[in-house]
Amino acid sequence: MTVKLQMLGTGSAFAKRYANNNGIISTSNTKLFIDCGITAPLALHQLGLTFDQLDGVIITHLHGDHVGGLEEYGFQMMFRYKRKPKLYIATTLVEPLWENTLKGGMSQPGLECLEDVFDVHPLEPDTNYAIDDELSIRLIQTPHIPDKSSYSLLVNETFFYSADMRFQPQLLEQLVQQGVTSIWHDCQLVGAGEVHATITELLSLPPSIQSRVSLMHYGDERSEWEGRTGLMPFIEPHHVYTIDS
Ligand SMILES: Nc1ccn([C@@H]2O[C@@H]3COP(=O)(O)O[C@H]3[C@H]2O)c(=O)n1
Ligand SMILES: [Zn+2]
Ligand SMILES: [Zn+2]
Repeated sequence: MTVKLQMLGTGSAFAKRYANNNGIISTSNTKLFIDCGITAPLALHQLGLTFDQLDGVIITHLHGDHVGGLEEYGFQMMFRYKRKPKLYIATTLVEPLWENTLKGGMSQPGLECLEDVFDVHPLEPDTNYAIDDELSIRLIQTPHIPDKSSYSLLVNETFFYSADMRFQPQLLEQLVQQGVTSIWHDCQLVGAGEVHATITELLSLPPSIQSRVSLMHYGDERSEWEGRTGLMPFIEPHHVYTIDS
C-alpha cells in the first residue's frame, strides 16, 4: 500500500517563485488534488497533466490559493471531458463554496448549485473516510482565520497535512503520540504569524517533533533560509514523495 504526494506548488498565497501550495495525492486507484488554487491549472499543465487524469479534489478551506482554480476545473470537466469530478469537502463549506466563491462565475441555466458541477462528498470532521482501499482521510478543524472554518488532513492515521493553520504545538504533540510519523506544515518565513505558523514558532518544537516536520506554503525568501530550519526540510515542488511508508 503506497500513497504518493506530489506538490504542484509549495508557495504561500503571495509567492511568485513557487505556485500555490496544492498537491496531487495518489494511490494505485485514485488521484486527487489537495486543494486547487489560482495557479493550479497552469501548474498542472507544466507537469504535463490534464484535469481528466484526476478523479477529484479535497478542499481544506476557501482562500483563493486553495480554491481559485475550481472554476476552470469544473468548467473543463463539464465542457471538455463531460464528467463530474469528485469533491471532498467539509459539510460546513459546501454552501459557502458555491454561494461565496463559485456562483458568480459558474451559475447559468442548469448550473445552479455545487452538485451540478461536482460529485460532492460532504465530510464531517474527526471522521475517517475511506477514499479507496489504500487511502483514508480525516478532516481536523484547525485555527487559521478567526470565525472561518479551515481544516487540516490526517491521511491513513500517519500523515498530517496542516494546510493553513496557526501554530498548535499541543496538537502536533498529540498527533505524534497517536502515531503520526510525518507532518507537512505551512510555514511563514517573514513577519508575525497571525494566520500561519512562523518558522520561529516551528523552530521552538522539540527535536522529537521537528524531526517529523517538513515545511510547505513558504514565501519567495526560501533561499535565505536554507540550512536555518533546524530539523525541518523544505518540501520540494514536483518531487513525488511516498507518505505512508
Ligand atoms: N487576516 C488575514 C487574512 C489573510 N491574510 C493573508 O492573505 C492570505 C490568504 O491566503 P493564505 O494562504 O491563508 O495566507 C493569507 C495571508 O497571507 C492575512 O495576512 N491576514
Ligand atoms: Zn494558503
Ligand atoms: Zn488560507
